[in-house]
Amino acid sequence: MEPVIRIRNLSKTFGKNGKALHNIDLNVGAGEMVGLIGPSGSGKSTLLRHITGLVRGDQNAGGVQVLGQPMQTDGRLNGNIRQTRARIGYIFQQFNLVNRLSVIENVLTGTLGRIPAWRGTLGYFRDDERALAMESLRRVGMERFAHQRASCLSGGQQQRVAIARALTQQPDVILADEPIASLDPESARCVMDILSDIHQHDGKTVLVTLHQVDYARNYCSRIVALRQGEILFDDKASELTPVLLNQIYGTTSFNEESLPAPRQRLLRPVSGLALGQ
Ligand SMILES: Nc1ncnc2c1ncn2[C@@H]1O[C@H](COP(=O)(O)OP(=O)(O)OP(=O)(O)O)[C@@H](O)[C@H]1O
Repeated sequence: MEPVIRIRNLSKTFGKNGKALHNIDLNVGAGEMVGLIGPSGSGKSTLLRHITGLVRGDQNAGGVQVLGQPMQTDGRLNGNIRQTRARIGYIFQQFNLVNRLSVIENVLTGTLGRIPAWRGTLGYFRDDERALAMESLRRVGMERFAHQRASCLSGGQQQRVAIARALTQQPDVILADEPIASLDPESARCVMDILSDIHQHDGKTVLVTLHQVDYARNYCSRIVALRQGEILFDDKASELTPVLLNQIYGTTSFNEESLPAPRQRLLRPVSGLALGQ
């Protein structure tokens, strides 16, 4: 079966900063949840941005396909990239909500890739679109905040709204770029539980970059590790040993004690979580 994300021989050079990605080959299959880890500056965000075509790779240096559609080839973006982008939900570390809008208005912006531009400009959304936005908020436990301003929410709550916005987009693929990096541990677990629920129950393909190795091992069955723009590890989470982690991060701090076996997660329905904190 055609992979959902197919990256071939992708390289990226940023001027004086040098090569950020070196000959990356990566396939992500339908319904996988893959954790992308690696030290700061190893190229995780750059790789994610290439997948949606926010950044172009080097000339004559490979390409990216998503859902069977070319996003970019040899440093040129495909002309029809917008349609495929509409099928990719993107979750940012800093949430990227519009503070002056209400929560529900932010979530409704998830429909913009599918509705005529004039409706988006006038803020004219149909009842079924509003119902979908409310359902997405319910899914992340945020429906009772629908009419509050986004600026009134905590970081964890804002990230849940950002996930609801991505759900309203009805994407096939979710890319999450360090979605828990600025959250406290309880909010981080909550956000990862929601992503995991979307993956497990909706069968969405999820590629998530993470700084915290323990979250990656607990939530992702497959882990891809980058170091200096190259893939150093691509295997089951259970194969990621302290020795390998020390190589990936260039440290000696990982050992058996610091790396407990991935916990057996009992997936609870998201509505059953203490989400309203
Ligand atoms: N727009 C840019 N212009 C110049 N250099 C860049 C740009 N974006 C990224 N880089 C460089 O590319 C390399 C990879 O950066 P990237 O942000 O992808 O790493 P990362 O693994 O996501 O890091 P972190 O975990 O700290 O977010 C770094 O050396 C960075 O300085």
